[in-house]
Amino acid sequence: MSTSCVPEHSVTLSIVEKGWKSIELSQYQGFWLLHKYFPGSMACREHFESSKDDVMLITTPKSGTTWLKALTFTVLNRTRHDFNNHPLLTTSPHELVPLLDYDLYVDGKVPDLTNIPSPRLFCLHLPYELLPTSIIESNCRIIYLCRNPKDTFVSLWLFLNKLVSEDEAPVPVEEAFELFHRGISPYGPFWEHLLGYWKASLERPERVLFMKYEEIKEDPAFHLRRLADFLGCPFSDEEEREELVEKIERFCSFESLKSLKVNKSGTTAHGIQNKSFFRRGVVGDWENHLTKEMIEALDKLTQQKLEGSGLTFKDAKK
Ligand SMILES: Nc1ncnc2c1ncn2[C@@H]1O[C@H](COP(=O)(O)OS(=O)(=O)O)[C@@H](OP(=O)(O)O)[C@H]1O
Repeated sequence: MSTSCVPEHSVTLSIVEKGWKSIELSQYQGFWLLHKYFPGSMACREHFESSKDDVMLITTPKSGTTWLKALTFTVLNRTRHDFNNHPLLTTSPHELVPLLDYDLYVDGKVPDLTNIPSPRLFCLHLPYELLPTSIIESNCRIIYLCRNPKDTFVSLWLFLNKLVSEDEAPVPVEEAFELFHRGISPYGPFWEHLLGYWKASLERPERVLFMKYEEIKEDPAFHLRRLADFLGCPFSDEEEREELVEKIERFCSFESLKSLKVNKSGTTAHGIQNKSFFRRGVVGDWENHLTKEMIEALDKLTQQKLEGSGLTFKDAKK
């Protein structure tokens, strides 16, 4: 590994002495990467050969990755699979759309990805600045999904607490919040992650689609059509007559995916319970978890960070 690939330093995201199952993060070029998957992230950066037809789903963790995987897989493969015999009925979205660095470049080993039929569908959490250069050079499609910072934080905090074993105390919200606010979160700083893709989407809108969880929630059918158009496979008049868009919306809804046996049981290749990817799936749950001070601090920071960018969030419950 060249010296430029050595993480600057690492912290343990969590308060180990209080029993939080530790999530080690390494700071690399200003971003906090998961230490455990750092070799995979670096190998992927160095060796991944992107093709123009690739579709990369990129998200900040806990912004709806599971949902985006299900929606995009279903849209892209809609002529191949009907709803009675669909891979999502028996396979987790995380298995269907692998994370390039976690799942494929495991421990830094370089996999052979040349036999995967085109368009290849992969997922990543890496910030734009740390993408493999071949992803930029190939000009492949990037679909970026983010979520308002307050719900993202709450979802992340509760998810990481779930990884704590029964006899360990969960990390208090104040302690996790302080780290998130300082930018120390998986693939954070959160705001810089957003801005990298936001700018890319403004510069290359035909190749970088920027989506927000809240907006998909508000009008899933509109965003499914937007997704299909972006992917170069718009819904035909016949598909519209058959109400395929609404069928995909229902098929990939939170309630529908959560109720499937595969998502109620079993674990990912990394030992994470499939059910932990389905908690509440709503906008505005932050109201139930954050104090007034936290809300004010996060809103203020978000305003400062995103000022002048044109990027905003509708983050309250209707
Ligand atoms: N189908 C569907 N529709 C709407 N919302 C959904 C769906 N599937 C998962 N979720 C909610 O997304 C949150 C998990 O985020 P991610 O999937 O990005 O997690 S991960 O980064 O892959 O670990 C998590 O949000 P919270 O409920 O707020 O914690 C999930 O409940």
